[in-house]
Amino acid sequence: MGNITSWPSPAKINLFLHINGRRPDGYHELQSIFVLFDKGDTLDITPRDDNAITITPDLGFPVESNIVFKAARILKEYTGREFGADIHINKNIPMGGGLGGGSSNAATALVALNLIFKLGLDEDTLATLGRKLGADVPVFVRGRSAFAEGVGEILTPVNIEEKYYLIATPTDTSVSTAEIFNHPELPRNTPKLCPADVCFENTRNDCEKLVKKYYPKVAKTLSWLLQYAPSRMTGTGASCFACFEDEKAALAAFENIPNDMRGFVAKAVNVSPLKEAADSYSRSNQKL
Ligand SMILES: C[C@@](CO)(OP(=O)(O)O)[C@H](O)COP(=O)(O)OP(=O)(O)OC[C@H]1O[C@@H](n2ccc(N)nc2=O)[C@H](O)[C@@H]1O
Ligand SMILES: Nc1ncnc2c1ncn2[C@@H]1O[C@H](COP(=O)(O)OP(=O)(O)O)[C@@H](O)[C@H]1O
Repeated sequence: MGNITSWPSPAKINLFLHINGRRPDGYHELQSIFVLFDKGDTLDITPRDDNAITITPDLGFPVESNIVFKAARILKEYTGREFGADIHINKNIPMGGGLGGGSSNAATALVALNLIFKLGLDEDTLATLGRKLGADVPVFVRGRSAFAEGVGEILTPVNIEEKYYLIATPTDTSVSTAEIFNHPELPRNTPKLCPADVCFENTRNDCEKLVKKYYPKVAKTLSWLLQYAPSRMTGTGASCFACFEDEKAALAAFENIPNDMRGFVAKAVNVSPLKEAADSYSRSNQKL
């Protein structure tokens, strides 16, 4: 048994989400700003003496469907290397909430296993492997808040304001990304914006109106947040966020969160805690 290490797996929001069109493969062309946070889940990784990958806790679906398991498998297939690890996911990010929890867990597994087992893959390779697991995985692999285009994989780091966000998710509400993207009422023709022209006021989330219509709890969550600060839905929902200049105001609003919502306050960061942890791990191993 090797040493256990704990790796951050932060949440994200989409500051805005514009859908510009649909590609022949069914995926949507979009523009977005991914804002990464200072907190989210963590993955505890303990190397094993054999080649098995175990995942705990039970998240309600088979281990083989866990995107972390898929990340370990894709690394083994690509490198032809064998390794084993017990991976424990400390899950805080609501699942199916538009906060990228699964994608972030997958990115953390790719980055951490690559370092722990000295697989020698560079960031571009890890991002390409991540893209095969999900559209949102590359931004977490790269670990920088970014302007996104294409299907979300063309990423340009942007300097975001490191403000505080209150994220609220209606309980017992999970919105399927595939359901929203395949919905006939989804608007798909927002003109492309020049990145320099993007600000919160001249953008929106193109999925918001549709999700509010079919998920009234999302509409209620957004109305509650809007009492306190500029607010919007993230991704394809169900979570919504409100943006505050200071942490105190965000925490004060959080105190009043209704019983049918759960939430947390997080700081937006330009460089993710995963990237900080990976850089620090690499530096300390170079010294050995
Ligand atoms: C649109 C976003 C914005 O962040 O939504 P959220 O999942 O965060 O809510 C993401 O890019 C989602 O990324 P992710 O959740 O990784 O999506 P995937 O697993 O790759 O795709 C799920 C399904 O969504 C649709 N899909 C996804 C991304 C995209 N650009 N166009 C699509 O049409 C496809 O039908 C696909 O089968
Ligand atoms: N490690 C994981 N964490 C969260 N969800 C996972 C994980 N592995 C697979 N999934 C599946 O991915 C779905 C989307 O999860 P998530 O990434 O949290 O939401 P979203 O894409 O809305 O941000 C979940 O409902 C679950 O079925």
